[in-house]
Amino acid sequence: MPTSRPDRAFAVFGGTFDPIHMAHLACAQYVLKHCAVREVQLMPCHLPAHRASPGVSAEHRAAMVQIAIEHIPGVHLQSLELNKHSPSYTVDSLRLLREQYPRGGLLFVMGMDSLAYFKQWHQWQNILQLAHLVVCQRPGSSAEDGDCPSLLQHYGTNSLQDLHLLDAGKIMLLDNPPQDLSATRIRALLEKNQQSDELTPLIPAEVLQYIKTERLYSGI
Ligand SMILES: Nc1ncnc2c1ncn2[C@@H]1O[C@H](COP(=O)(O)OP(=O)(O)OP(=O)(O)O)[C@@H](O)[C@H]1O
Ligand SMILES: O=C(O)c1ccc[n+]([C@@H]2O[C@H](COP(=O)([O-])O)[C@@H](O)[C@H]2O)c1
Repeated sequence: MPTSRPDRAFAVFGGTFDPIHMAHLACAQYVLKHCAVREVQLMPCHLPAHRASPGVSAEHRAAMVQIAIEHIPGVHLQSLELNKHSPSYTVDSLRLLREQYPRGGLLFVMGMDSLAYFKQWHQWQNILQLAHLVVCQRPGSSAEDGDCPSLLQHYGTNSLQDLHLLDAGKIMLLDNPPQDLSATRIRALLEKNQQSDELTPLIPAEVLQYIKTERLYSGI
């Protein structure tokens, strides 16, 4: 690992987190373990730029993130999008983070399904001037999908050193064990009032308890 940079890289993992689930946590922990970052920040969006507003408020989604990561060292909540009442464009959030951390590698974490349509993101070229992308494997998505081949041709790297010696501009695919899990599936189970044992492997127990206490998704 290069030691010449005084500002150790950190990672930001943006998501709707409606709700946060085990695959999100596995990705965050994989990045923490394999990308030599000092921390991973989970950043729930307030108003997604690209999809309908979630039925569950940003405050509740952030509370679930906080509960889920409470006992995971090195993984923290990044709340900068929560109080914004305009769409949560990633480029704006990264600009704000860069004001706080002008130097050092900044890694934006996403799943392969997100990379596949990354060229539709607001000012996507500017995102790559502010951060690297680190991309988690996700069942059902591959590096052949959508925008992935051209992005990887121009920005791809297999070198972790690149992510630390450069501040931004590279895309690295990770080799995390894929987990076939989505928040959509969890919401469907919750809405059908499924028993907890079906949800147990999918979502932290404390998050499930919060959902029940706050009656967040209809059904339970
Ligand atoms: N199972 C998974 N494996 C890898 N990446 C994932 C997985 N689930 C979500 N992600 C990534 O996490 C980020 C945030 O995703 P999000 O909060 O929308 O979860 P989701 O499960 O995809 O939700 P939904 O089903 O509501 O779309 C995205 O970059 C997405 O690609
Ligand atoms: O900035 C954009 O144009 C943009 C478009 C699509 C997604 N994003 C961000 O990507 C992250 C994952 O989004 P999602 O829908 O998979 O939860 C989340 O932080 C979103 O704000 C951002």
